[in-house]
Amino acid sequence: MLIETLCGREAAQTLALMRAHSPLVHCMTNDVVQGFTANVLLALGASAAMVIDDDEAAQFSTMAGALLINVGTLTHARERAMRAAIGSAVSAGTPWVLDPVAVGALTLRTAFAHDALALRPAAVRGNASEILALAGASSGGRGVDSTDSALAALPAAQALARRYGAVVAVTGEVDYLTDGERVLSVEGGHPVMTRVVGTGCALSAVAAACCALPGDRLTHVGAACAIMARAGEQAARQSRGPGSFVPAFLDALWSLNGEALA
Ligand SMILES: Nc1ncnc2c1ncn2[C@@H]1O[C@H](COP(=O)(O)OP(=O)(O)O)[C@@H](O)[C@H]1O
Ligand SMILES: Cc1ncsc1CCOP(=O)(O)O
Ligand SMILES: [Mg+2]
Repeated sequence: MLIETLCGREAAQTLALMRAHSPLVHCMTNDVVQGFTANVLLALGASAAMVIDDDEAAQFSTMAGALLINVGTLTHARERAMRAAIGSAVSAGTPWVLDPVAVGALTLRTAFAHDALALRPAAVRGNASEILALAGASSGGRGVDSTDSALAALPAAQALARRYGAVVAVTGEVDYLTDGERVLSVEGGHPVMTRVVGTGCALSAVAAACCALPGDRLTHVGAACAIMARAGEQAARQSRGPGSFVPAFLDALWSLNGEALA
């Protein structure tokens, strides 16, 4: 299997498009990461709005550039609102992205994520255990954390991508992305990113923003991974641990340039 490395110049082009287009992302995400997710999108030049009522969510997903569905703190009521939002996003042609947080052993989110796949997300982004569970190849990780390597989940990502026509990103020490045919890898980042809550969720929001941009979706979602990885490295150098990492990370996203990505 040929695994291509995402070219830094392409990631820089995606970042420039992000700042030029400033996509508005309708985030239906979990309670833990709302503020961090909005701040990550804002630091990159995109915008976020967290609209969660059933009726408003169905309205808003037609107006936004992209919709993020993250099942991290799913409830029956939220599931109804998410179904409504995805339904109108699909009718309006708004791309939507699925983050299958902790899918596997838990029944409500696992059944919902499987149903939602049939509604053809533009992209799916999860850690290795989540992607394996979504593909029916394992029963999930340890809560929201992965117990598998991203490379081990690549065949599952490819199967999902082919079956549902989505770009699938499986993240970890190395991130792998596939549209079912091509495979890209993105290296970098820093282990402290697993010690701060919400880096994966925020990456899924950035992937959603990227799906709103014109151009090749696989490259754009790969660029989302590269942008987060480069900012993570920079922030890790400038911070002393998880507490100081978060502000340093937002600053690094804000000041990230094409040179750093290349
Ligand atoms: N060991 C690691 N080294 C470097 N970067 C990592 C590592 N593990 C995860 N990352 C990065 O952290 C971010 C979140 O990924 P991940 O931890 O897989 O998602 P989640 O938070 O959903 O479990 C991604 O940008 C990923 O590349
Ligand atoms: C801790 C936690 N619990 C439910 S959702 C959530 C956040 C998970 O964030 P991430 O997947 O980015 O680590
Ligand atoms: Mg996650």
